[in-house]
Amino acid sequence: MTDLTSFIAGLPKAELHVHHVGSASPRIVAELAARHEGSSPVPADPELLAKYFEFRDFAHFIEIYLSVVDLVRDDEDVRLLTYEIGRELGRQNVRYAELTVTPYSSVRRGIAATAFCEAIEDARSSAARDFGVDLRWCFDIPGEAGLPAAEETLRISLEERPDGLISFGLGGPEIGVPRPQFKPYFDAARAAGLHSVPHAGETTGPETIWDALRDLGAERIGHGITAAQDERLMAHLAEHQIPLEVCPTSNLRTRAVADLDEHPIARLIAAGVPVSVNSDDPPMFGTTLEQEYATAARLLNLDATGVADLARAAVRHSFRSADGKATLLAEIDAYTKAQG
Ligand SMILES: O=c1[nH]cnc2c1ncn2[C@@H]1O[C@H](CO)[C@@H](O)[C@H]1O
Repeated sequence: MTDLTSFIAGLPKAELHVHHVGSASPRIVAELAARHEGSSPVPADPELLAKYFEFRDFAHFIEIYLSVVDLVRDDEDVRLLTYEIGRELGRQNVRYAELTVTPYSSVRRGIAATAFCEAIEDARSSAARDFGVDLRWCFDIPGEAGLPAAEETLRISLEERPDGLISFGLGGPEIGVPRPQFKPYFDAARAAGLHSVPHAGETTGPETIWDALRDLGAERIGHGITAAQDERLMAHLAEHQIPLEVCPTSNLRTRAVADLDEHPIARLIAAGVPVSVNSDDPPMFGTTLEQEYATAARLLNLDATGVADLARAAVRHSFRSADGKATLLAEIDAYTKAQG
């Protein structure tokens, strides 16, 4: 391993943009596929699965993503998936993660909302105990399912209100899914004390980010990389310190950017836009959070000090308590000091 690679591996980290089903490792996908033998197009073989996770475009990615969602059939599957995500995050020295979970997609497939929330909460307690990972939830609306999904996601958020729930989001395709229609649901979620973190500016232009800010009260933006096309928007994000959750390899693999060397992350940071680095759907994109840090280091020409600052930024942009942030920032300081 290179020095920087081993530095990144040991660095205490926080992850703010990583999806629940999108984090199902090939081993977990194989286990879920085996549980529901023969009734899914998702291959159990790791090599076939790697091929299956090659996407023609974003719409194709969503289609494949939903075929993996179909493998999560009961609360035992939910518990297994969530606990194993905790194991993988712990392996990478992720101490805190805000996991984007889409209860609507599982409830629609027959898992009762209460059982779903009990399963993720069980896994959250076990992951904290066994792996030292503090998991929190963002419940997101799968945008392609429209207002019925918004209604149900808000209902589950407010009525079930699992202890780990801290934010409310909007995922899925942006094309054909205008943000303003979801304003009433974000208003209600924010009024109930949930943070607003919709996706925007991943596969559509800066206007979607403006909509998310104006209509959804976005406190952070999922992806938001097309802000780089709008100087006024970048100045606004910088002035109001509204962070973008950037996921470089995701953007490459869903064809949101043609080439990593054209990724706008450097332009965004140069304009003063707060940025955290995240993995989004790591096994689907053949990456890990550690690899995303290494990619960001290459694109931003960072040394270990710069990489540690990426981790500090993620902690600062998180919705963790002030004490929780201070603890993790102190851990990062102690680690970087010990590395010399
Ligand atoms: O990069 C992404 N952009 C948008 N949605 C995503 C992404 N990764 C995973 N999802 C998930 O895709 C589902 C669509 O129904 C949603 O659950 C959303 O969370």
